[in-house]
Amino acid sequence: MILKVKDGNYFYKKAKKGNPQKYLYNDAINFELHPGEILSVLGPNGAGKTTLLKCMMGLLKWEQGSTLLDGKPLTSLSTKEIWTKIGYVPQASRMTFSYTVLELVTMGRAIYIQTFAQPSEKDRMLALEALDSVGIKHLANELCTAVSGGELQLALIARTLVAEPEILVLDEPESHLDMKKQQVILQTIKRLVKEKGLACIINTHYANHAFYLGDKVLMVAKDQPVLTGKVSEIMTEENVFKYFQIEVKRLRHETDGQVFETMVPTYFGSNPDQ
Ligand SMILES: Nc1ncnc2c1ncn2[C@@H]1O[C@H](COP(=O)(O)OP(=O)(O)OP(=O)(O)O)[C@@H](O)[C@H]1O
Repeated sequence: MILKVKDGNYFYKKAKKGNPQKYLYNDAINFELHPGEILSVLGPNGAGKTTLLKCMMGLLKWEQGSTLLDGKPLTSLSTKEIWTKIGYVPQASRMTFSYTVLELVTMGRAIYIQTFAQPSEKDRMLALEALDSVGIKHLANELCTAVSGGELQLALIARTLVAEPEILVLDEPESHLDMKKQQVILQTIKRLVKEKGLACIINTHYANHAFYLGDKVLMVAKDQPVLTGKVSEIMTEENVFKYFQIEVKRLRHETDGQVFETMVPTYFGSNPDQ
């Protein structure tokens, strides 16, 4: 499935009358995502990353431009058609409903379950498999209100995977996670994208994660052009300075045939033992 955003732009209607409407993005959003590709969206707080995902999936209506799935405008598809193709993991929020983790994940199968029917044994097994793939099968019978924010985030990712989407959309999935769980999430995303040929778009605040996930980056910031392209081309010291007002060093390290690229803010350039 090919996901394409063509000339997309949006503005929130301000409550105050007489305010001129200003588009959120300095210029229109354009990108194309193929099976097996990952696009990381980077930008400072408030740059419009979540809004971009919402417009792209039709949760908000583009003021200009459109989203196309395999060449068909999203607006011509039914809600069911859209949500069998797209799996969305929104930013983490605390649950107030007392479902177990397994029940929450099984709900991800809802699009395949007839109205008023109960989930089948197959649905339950798929939910357990998805929990296993994100490393929290042991929490299946815990209440969502009783697990940590990071564990809940993993459960929400499992819930999306269980619906077998072709396009995976994740809004800051690593926020609230400890370093090990961040690794689990990133490795899981990368593995699923490559094994199942998913297309994936992910909002992140971590430059290093964009390097790890690879493929493409879209960078947005207020009053700056929208940048899209290969990670290696977009993730430059100059661009990060322009878009985040922070000086960084891009470092490359090679060991045992593996290449590591990362960005370190120069303000970290001190020796902690001195
Ligand atoms: N419902 C809304 N009504 C009016 N303005 C909004 C609304 N939601 C977001 N905005 C504004 O639109 C801009 C973009 O918000 P958005 O949440 O897309 O940014 P973001 O890049 O995802 O931020 P963050 O990194 O902090 O999650 C912000 O200035 C925000 O205040």
